[in-house]
Amino acid sequence: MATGLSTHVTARRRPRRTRTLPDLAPVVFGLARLQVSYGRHRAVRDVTMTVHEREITALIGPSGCGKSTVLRSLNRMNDLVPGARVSGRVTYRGHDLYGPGVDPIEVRRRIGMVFQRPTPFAKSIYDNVAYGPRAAAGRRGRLRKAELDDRVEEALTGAALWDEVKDKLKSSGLALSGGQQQRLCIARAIAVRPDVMLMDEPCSALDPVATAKIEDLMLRLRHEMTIVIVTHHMHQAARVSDRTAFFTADTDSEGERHGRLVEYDATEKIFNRPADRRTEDYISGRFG
Ligand SMILES: Nc1ncnc2c1ncn2[C@@H]1O[C@H](COP(=O)(O)OP(=O)(O)OP(=O)(O)O)[C@@H](O)[C@H]1O
Repeated sequence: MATGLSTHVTARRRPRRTRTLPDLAPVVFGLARLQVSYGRHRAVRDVTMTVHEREITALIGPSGCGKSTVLRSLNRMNDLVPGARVSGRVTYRGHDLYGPGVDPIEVRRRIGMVFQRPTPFAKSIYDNVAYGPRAAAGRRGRLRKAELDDRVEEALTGAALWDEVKDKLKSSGLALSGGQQQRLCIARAIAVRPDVMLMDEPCSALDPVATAKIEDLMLRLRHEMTIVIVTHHMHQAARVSDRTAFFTADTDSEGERHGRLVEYDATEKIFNRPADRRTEDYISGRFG
């Protein structure tokens, strides 16, 4: 049942590597009947899925179906949204992420996040990247200058930005191009050596060249960390992800829209042999 678009998707410029998906790969996140409400509005409900180690998992679906909401529930960013309430169960490496005694700051150190718009601090390139390691070291004692220099270089290299900025580390992060700023934000996130990187439409403000660089970067980073990405671009999900979760929003009898997970599987299957008609309609461009 491959559609015209899905054939196009898989045949695009960088052929997807075929990769067997070891279901035995350790589970990083386990979501069981996750529901997130904002005030009285149930934004997304009944989400049950697992995210596996060193894979890229893409969350796709039409606007408002709750992709970003689900993503934010993975590092407790929803705690910062007034009125947001999370129920059901989210485990991180077997631990209840919302259990008593779990420190949300520590959660966000292990589970980093990159947002839609690059958000560098109004500081030098060096200080942007050194920010996290300095803050972490502050709690344990000072980091030596040479150690910090190494961490900054390692993170900028990891974010494929070192060669472009190594001679101007004292310049403002805000003086970089949009694509460079996004890679700076990725460098800032990886400087604290997170276990997981959450990416909320990281390329939506970037041109195709900058987008391709970020996609290449994701493919490299996933050898070291687990990545979950929200993307509006199906082609991007098809190019980079190992597994894809397709969400949609149903309207109830009172006219309220609630997001739900329709289908979750290997990306290759979602794009070529989806099990649900709604997934097929979406990826073939018939709605959304
Ligand atoms: N901070 C918030 N306060 C109240 N409602 C919110 C908030 N954030 C999201 N919502 C609502 O929750 C629902 C899901 O939003 P969410 O942003 O998670 O969807 P999405 O699939 O990521 O959408 P998009 O693709 O447009 O970014 C929507 O109805 C939205 O209006």
